[in-house]
This record gives sequence, structure tokens and C-alpha cells, in this order.
Amino acid sequence: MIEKEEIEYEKSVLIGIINKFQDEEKSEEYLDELEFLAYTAGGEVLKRFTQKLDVPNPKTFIGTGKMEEVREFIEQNDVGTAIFDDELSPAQQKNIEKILKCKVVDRTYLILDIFAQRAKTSYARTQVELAQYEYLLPRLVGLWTHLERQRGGIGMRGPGETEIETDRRIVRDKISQLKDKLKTIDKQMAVQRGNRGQLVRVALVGYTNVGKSTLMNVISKSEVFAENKLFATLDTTVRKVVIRNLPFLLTDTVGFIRKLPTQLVESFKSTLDEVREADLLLHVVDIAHPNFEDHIASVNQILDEIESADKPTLMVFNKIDAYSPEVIEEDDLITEKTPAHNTLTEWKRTWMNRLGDNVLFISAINKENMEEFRKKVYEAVREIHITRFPYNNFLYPEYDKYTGEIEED
Ligand SMILES: Nc1nc2c(ncn2[C@@H]2O[C@H](COP(=O)(O)OP(=O)(O)OP(=O)(O)O)[C@@H](O)[C@H]2O)c(=O)[nH]1
Ligand SMILES: [Mg+2]
Repeated sequence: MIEKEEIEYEKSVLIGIINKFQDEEKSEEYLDELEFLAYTAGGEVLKRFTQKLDVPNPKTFIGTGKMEEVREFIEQNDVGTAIFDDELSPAQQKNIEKILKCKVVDRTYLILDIFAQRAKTSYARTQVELAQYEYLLPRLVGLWTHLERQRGGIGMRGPGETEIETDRRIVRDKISQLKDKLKTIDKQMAVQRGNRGQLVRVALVGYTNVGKSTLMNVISKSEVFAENKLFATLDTTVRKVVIRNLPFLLTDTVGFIRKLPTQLVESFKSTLDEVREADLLLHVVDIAHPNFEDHIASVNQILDEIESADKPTLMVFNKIDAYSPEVIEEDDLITEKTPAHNTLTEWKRTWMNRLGDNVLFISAINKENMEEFRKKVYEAVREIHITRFPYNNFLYPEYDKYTGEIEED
């Protein structure tokens, strides 16, 4: 449920392009996500603008005519922010600001902003701040170019440059301070992780808003903040979970998103170490989301970037309660069948079939199929645990049946 709190929502517009990599439908889906991001950051979207463009205009991202259309709308409707669905170059951002005379932000900035809003612990805040400064640094150059042009260059270049050089130095100093601070925290975290001993580590991973925290709450009876907004979780929660007689550690952590800013991947290194050091991944997918296949690809790409793509993984398709295939009416002879028309049974026969036993379909909210979930997780954890504690028999009486109550901590 999207509840409007007492926050003043800032009027904004979205701007995206359509090209051979993203057709009209894809572009629309990306803008849906951008709108959700905008909403999470406290923005209300009044209108979307799209333009067919093979390559973005290097100066202003979209073409002049389209830009004029956007400008008029912004002026007439008192819009505060224009949000672009791609990372803008520092120069583009400056140029556009000059034309639109409102705040101009891109997808990366928006994500950083949400992270900043949501970071609760000093650790998360430090990581976000570092990412924000990394984002800012090259943009100070843009500011300089802009000033230089405004002042006519010659003669004025000296002071302008000095000013900006000072700013850049301050930002660079800040970056290295934050990096030092993070290094210290990283060491503490590594020690903490070390202290957790030899227990098998399982990490919930997945796109943002798929239900990782909800699932964590269901299996560990803990209270992790879950909400229908993007990036509800920024910090890592680790819980000891016991299924039957088998204890293991379960981690809930930050969700991923398409085009997750590289600055964030880098500065959240330590948070992501939880994933990197996990023995088993539970890749949670929101099967009710029309773009869930793209989500899987984005998550896999990030897992690859953090060298975690080869870990044993269970694919957990969540929100089956909310899944409904699109229906083609019997007398409709035109509409072609697409994956969106698949029933769950049909989905199971697609590429999902190739995942073999490592697939689960659940509803964390309705606690549907949790028995099977526990059984599969138990088996996967057990397999790893056995190699680690080969003689620890008392923890492992052989269970050949999974009947009866499964005990929890
Ligand atoms: N219909 C339905 N909704 C669910 C289910 N599981 C979770 N949700 C909802 O999905 C939204 C996101 O849930 P979270 O648990 O916060 O998702 P998350 O993956 O932890 O999200 P981030 O921390 O933002 O990455 C919440 O509104 C949940 O109530 C489910 O099985 N069915
Ligand atoms: Mg969460």
C-alpha cells in the first residue's frame, strides 16, 4: 500500500529515451521504476517525456525541440525537478539546468539520494556519503566549465579555476577521510564476521522490493523493516536460524537495482562482503513483477561484479499470491502469446526447468510453501555443513523424512 505521509511531495517530470536497446515498452517499464524511485525519494511525477533517439544528445541528452516541450511544461506547472533515466554527464547536467531552470537529476543521483535518506547507522551513512562525494567530484569540473563560459573565459579563468580547485581538494580530502573511516569499520566487521565461527552462511540476495526482509522475518521470526518502497534495507542483519537440528546464519542485506551506481557498489563493499563470504545464496525474485526476468539479469550481473556468481544458489520465486498471467480472450485472434501470458505451471517448464531442484515458489506474506522452502534450505545448508563438520554427528542425525514439525530457534 502506498500511503502518502505528511511529506510534501516535490513536483517532478521524468525524461527517458527510446532506442534499439530499449523499445517503447521497455522504456515505459524503466520509467515505471524511475517513478517508483522518485516517489521513494519524495517526488510526485506529473508527466513523462520520451524521445526516440539512437544515441543521447551529447549536450542536452534529448533534442532541442523535445527540450523546449519539457521546459514549457515545467514553467506552466511549477515543476521542481526534472529526472533523467540515465546517468547524465556533468556537462549535460549543467546545460540542461540552464535551459530548464529547475533541479536536474539523473537516475544515479536519485538512487544516491534515497540511500542517503534511508541510511540509519553511521556505517551505512559513511558508505553513502563516500558514494555521494565520488559522484560529486567529476561534477565540480562541470561547474567550472559552466562558470568559465559564463564569465567569458579569458582573464576570469584564474580565479574560477582556483575556486574550483579548492572545492575539488576539499572533496578529495573528504573522500580519503571517509575511505579511512570505512577501512577501520571494515576491519571491525571482518573481525565480527570471523567471530561468528564456522556456521554455514546463507545470504538473501535479490532486486530491491522483492520481499527479502519479509522472508527473513518469516524464517527467523525477527523484525526486519520491510516496506513497499525501494531500498527499505540498507544495513545488514544477520540472524542465527535453526531448521530442525541444523543451525546456520542468515543475512538480509541491501537490494540491487538496474544500473546500480558503481560508486555505491564500491563504497558498499563491506556490506556486500556479507554476500561475497556467503556459502549459499537465496536469490529472491518477485515473480509478480512484469520485469522479473530483467531483475534476475541485473542481480546476476552485480553478483558477477562482486565475484559471487558461482556460489550455490537457490532461486526463490516469491509473491506467487500476487502473480496472475495476462489473459487472451478466446475471440481474440490477434494478440500473440508472450511470457506475460504464462501460468506458473508454464513458467516452470521454461528456462526455470533447467535450474533443476534449485527452484522454489513461495509467498512470504501468506507463508505459502514454507514447508518446502525449509526443506530445500535445510538440504542445501546440510550439504555444506557436512563438509565443514564431518564428525559432528550429534548435530546431524540422519533424517530421511521431513515429516513432523520443523523446529526453529
Ligand atoms: N503480495 C506479496 N507481497 C509481498 C510478499 N513478500 C513481500 N511482499 C511485499 O513486498 C514489499 C517489499 O518487501 P520487503 O521485504 O521490504 O522487500 P526487500 O526485498 O527486503 O526490499 P529492499 O530492502 O528494499 O531491497 C512489502 O510491501 C512486502 O509486504 C509476498 O509474498 N506477496
Ligand atoms: Mg529489505
